Amino acid sequence: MVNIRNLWKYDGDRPLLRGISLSVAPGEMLGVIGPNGSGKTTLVRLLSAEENPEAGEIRLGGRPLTEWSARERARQMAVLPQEGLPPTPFTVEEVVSMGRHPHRGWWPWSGSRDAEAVEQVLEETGLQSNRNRRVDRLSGGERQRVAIAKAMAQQPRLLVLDEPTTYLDIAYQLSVLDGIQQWRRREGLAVLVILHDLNLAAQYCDRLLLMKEGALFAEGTPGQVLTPERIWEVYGVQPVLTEHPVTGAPQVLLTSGEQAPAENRESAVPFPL
Ligand SMILES: Nc1ncnc2c1ncn2[C@@H]1O[C@H](COP(=O)(O)OP(=O)(O)OP(=O)(O)O)[C@@H](O)[C@H]1O
Repeated sequence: MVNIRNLWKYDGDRPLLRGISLSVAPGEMLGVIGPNGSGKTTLVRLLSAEENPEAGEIRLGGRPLTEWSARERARQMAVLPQEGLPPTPFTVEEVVSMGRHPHRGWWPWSGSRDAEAVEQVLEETGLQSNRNRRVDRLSGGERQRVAIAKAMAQQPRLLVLDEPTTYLDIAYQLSVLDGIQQWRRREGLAVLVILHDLNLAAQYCDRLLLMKEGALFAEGTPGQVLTPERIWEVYGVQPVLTEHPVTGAPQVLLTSGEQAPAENRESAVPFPL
């Protein structure tokens, strides 16, 4: 669905992305992980055509991203930025309806088709009872659910999410990721998701891409990528790796820096910063 080849992005002469290549197939969920400042959001900004790379190419559905109009692109790809939905005074239903914008035509029957699509999404996301509530009166978790519902109404083939679970409690984290999981299985949606939580990334993603200083450090299944050595090299922490007793996914357990072996402490991120 999306193919990225040898992508470079600079801020002046400082490289923010160094030759990133990746692809996400229909029905696949690719997790992008890496420490703060490693270039994950920069990658999303290029993918959403908010900024252009200095070198390299992004192809969406086989065609260069630069050849798609904004409206055509929005029918293929929905992007949920790190900030999530702004707290607008619009109602839940109005915001979800905005997701239909790229599909709206001027012929008379398109309106009823849009209304049906919105109704279905409100039902699937359990937002029917909240449809008349103003988005700026919702909690962060509720707002994130509306953001996902709006993206669903957009009916994209690729969904790009920048840290969708960061401010959510554990129930909302599962609800958002389970919802996306069902959606991609049902529709063959391709998903690229940035996650800081390595355990959630290991549970939900087919493949992980680990970034360090703007470059691709490792790529593979969660079991291949999440090794104690790599986590040490990239994050500077000494984890204990275990297996989830139910799903078998690798799980990363952290001990405090005090408990890390003494020989490793020097290169760990110091505190105070
Ligand atoms: N608009 C910008 N102009 C110039 N440099 C930027 C800009 N945005 C981010 N950067 C720099 O690019 C690098 C990568 O930032 P980016 O936000 O992509 O990292 P990230 O991996 O998403 O981090 P985080 O996990 O903290 O969100 C950082 O060094 C950052 O300071």
